[in-house]
Amino acid sequence: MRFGGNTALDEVGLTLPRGEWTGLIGPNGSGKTTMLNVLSGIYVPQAGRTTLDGVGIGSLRPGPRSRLGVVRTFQHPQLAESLTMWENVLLGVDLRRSRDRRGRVASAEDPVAVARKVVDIFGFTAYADHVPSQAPYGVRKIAEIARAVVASPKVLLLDEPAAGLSREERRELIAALAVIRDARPDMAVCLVEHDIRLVASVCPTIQVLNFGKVLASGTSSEVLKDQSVIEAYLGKSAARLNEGTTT
Ligand SMILES: Nc1ncnc2c1ncn2[C@@H]1O[C@H](COP(=O)(O)OP(=O)(O)OP(=O)(O)O)[C@@H](O)[C@H]1O
Repeated sequence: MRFGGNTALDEVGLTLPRGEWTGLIGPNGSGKTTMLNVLSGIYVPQAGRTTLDGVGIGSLRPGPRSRLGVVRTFQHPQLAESLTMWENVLLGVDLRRSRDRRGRVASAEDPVAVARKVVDIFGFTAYADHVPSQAPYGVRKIAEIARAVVASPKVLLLDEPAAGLSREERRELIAALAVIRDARPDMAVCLVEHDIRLVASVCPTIQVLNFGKVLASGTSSEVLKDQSVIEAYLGKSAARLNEGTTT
């Protein structure tokens, strides 16, 4: 993926296996958001292939991709400002229903009931009837993640979900993501995040980008101890981090 003379992604391969949570980390400007934009169809790369279940989806725009099950969140939450938080979450239900209709499958579970549960898991029931502008930033971010989850994606792309969250909100986010991970064993997730503790706690595998290239990939414990990753990105926080890494 090039922008003029700047190659933002250079021969980067990323596989997101069904049921696996993959952390995508790296310094500012290393190409993480660009990768999510390519996967979700916002950017069209000059070369390369994007496939879902082995079928090329590179020519599809973001809308059709989301209806196939590739759903994302943004660094800054993109909610419909005139709808309440609950109505925003229901947009995820609509997306799920349109997928169920395309696949001609009858959902075993009522998607609205699932949405209620997800709102409860993410803990913003108190703001459900508020419009986004009446809710704290952290709640808006979490509501966007909830909306994506209730769409029941095959592939969920999360762009810096913890950025702008308080320490307490981060703790709640990690707990909610762990619940979702157990409840959706088939979902592939790509988590872009600078909070490495969060990444290590929910992602068994990590890929590291640096200057638009893959610097390292493997299990979280391998990658977080990798000397090139420590030098390029983790720095002094690596020692503290590795003390707490169990994966
Ligand atoms: N629309 C764009 N036009 C021009 N250059 C862009 C565009 N989007 C990204 N880039 C460039 O691509 C490179 C990668 O940017 P990207 O936002 O993907 O990095 P990142 O790893 O997500 O960084 P951060 O951690 O700060 O969010 C940077 O050099 C950036 O300036």
